[in-house]
Amino acid sequence: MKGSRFLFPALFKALVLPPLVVYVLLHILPRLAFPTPTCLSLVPPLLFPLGPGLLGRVLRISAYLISFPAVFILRSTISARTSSWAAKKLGAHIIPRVERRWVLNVDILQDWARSGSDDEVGRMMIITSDPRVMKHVLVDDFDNFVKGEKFRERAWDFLGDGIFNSDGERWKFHRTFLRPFFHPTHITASNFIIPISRFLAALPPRGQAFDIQQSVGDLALRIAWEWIGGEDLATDELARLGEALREAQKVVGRRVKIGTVWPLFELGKDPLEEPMTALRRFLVPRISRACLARDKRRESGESPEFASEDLHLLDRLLEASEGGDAKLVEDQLINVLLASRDTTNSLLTFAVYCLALHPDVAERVREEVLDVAGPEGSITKETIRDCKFSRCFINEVLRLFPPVPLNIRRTLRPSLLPGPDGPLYMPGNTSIILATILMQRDSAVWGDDAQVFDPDRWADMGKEREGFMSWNYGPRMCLGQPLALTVAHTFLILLYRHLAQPSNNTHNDTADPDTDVTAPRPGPLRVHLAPDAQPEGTRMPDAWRTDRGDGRARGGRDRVWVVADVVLAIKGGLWVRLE
Ligand code: HEM
Repeated sequence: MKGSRFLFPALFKALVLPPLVVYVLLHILPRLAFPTPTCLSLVPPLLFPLGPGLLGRVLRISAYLISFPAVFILRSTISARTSSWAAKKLGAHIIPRVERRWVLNVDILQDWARSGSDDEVGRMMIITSDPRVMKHVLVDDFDNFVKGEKFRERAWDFLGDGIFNSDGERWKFHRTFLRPFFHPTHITASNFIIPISRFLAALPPRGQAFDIQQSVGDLALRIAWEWIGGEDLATDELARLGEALREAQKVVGRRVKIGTVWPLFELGKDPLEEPMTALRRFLVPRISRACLARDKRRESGESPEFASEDLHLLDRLLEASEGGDAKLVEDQLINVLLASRDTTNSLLTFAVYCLALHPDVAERVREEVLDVAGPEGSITKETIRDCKFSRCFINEVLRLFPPVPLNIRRTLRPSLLPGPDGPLYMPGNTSIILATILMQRDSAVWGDDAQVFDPDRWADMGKEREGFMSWNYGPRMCLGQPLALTVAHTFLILLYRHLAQPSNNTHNDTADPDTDVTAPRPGPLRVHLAPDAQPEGTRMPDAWRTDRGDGRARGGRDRVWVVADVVLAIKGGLWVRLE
């Protein structure tokens, strides 16, 4: 049975252990302590409530029910005590604990019950937004902080043996293997001009509200496959591929949420079967065609170097894994598709949001890209390099809206984290959440204006600065950064070229006359938020508009409901109109 390696111990711990502990305490210990019936009769009945009759039964059931929170408290206390001893031995402090409303943090059980997970009960789970701790985890003690076996097992049927799903030597192999393919020499704006231009040409007419998050999601997938396979996908194929990826991701997300007992929820049917069949139906014929093309190249004596200008990631992977494993190539492709689609979607969505929210900044981006790149013509690496304000803009979008808002690692062995008053002891086999989004909005790290959108803060800063880890950090830093940045710059240039075209700014017969969107207006089109079109139930709650808010809308600065799932997104989509 899938997942049984973790399932059975977890079932034992969650369902059998708590009543067993209580049974031993109430039933066996008194017998050991008072071995003779005379002694036993001295034990007060409440300490030995297992006799026959209604009272005995009620007490037995109560003891069973109470056993779960009791063992939860016991485990928490034991783990806190053990950590505290180990920390003392090493001259370290213990990590400060969350103080909840109820004694012994029992109210955490409520959250646990809601999450449906068994993983966190009575276990230490650490969260940090301190850049020094993040650096320790991602760089200084890198080998000790892994994604972990449990994640690997839950994602195995989807991500297989890909880079996202591996640790240690296996990860090193993937990283070394893939890195050359992501080198900036293989990435130029020309790879992306056609899909982005088509996307812009298909935008709804002036004045009509539309959800750009949804359509940019399709664009991100189209771009990813264009780069991977060199093919412009037909719309229905794109939709099928997108749906399969979304569904597979949902299943893995659900498994992670449920925790170790996830196999019990999949006894009847494997929910990954359908999406994975669709994914393979898409990938396998393309891999076979690329294999045939490779063999033909070989027969004609064409060396891979000679043809390399025309090769895409898929061809390059096949060249490099010659005679190798087709399943491995398939896994790598799925991992790269997943790595690129949602993150690019998130970056482009929040870039458009920030342009709409800050017209003054948008004006500066518009002026720069049209000045540097001109109203038409090719976009070179130099063009992108010279769009300096746009780069500051993209960095600021990534700072406040990191596409991967949280990351998670697990220790193999205990580790000493840097703390304000000396090292902090972190036990082995413990998870730590790296809250990138909190760190990048923290005034202790970024100053009093940390919540303010200000691209100029990047003008005299290096690209790399402490407290900015949207691309991750250290050996496991994002491989797709050059690609994503090239896509983002190309998108901004083509967007403003598109909006500047007089033909996009003329009278539009199909627009709704009631909304007064048909009258031509002077000047270029601009992107505006369209809160009136936001679906009911997805508008940002009014309470968040004040500067006190609840901290989720950057002190009342945001106008959309930002949700941090696996990837940062906008609840209900980003509704905008061009006017
Ligand atoms: C705005 C866009 C992007 C952002 C913010 C981003 C961010 C990240 C982050 C935070 C990680 C670390 C994940 C982890 O530790 O679990 C990562 C890893 C990775 N990213 Fe990206 N990413 C972006 C786009 C892309 C694109 C377009 C590609 C590929 C075409 C890509 C390929 C990868 C790969 C292969 C890894 C795994 C690296 C490893 O484990 O060694 N990323 N990315």
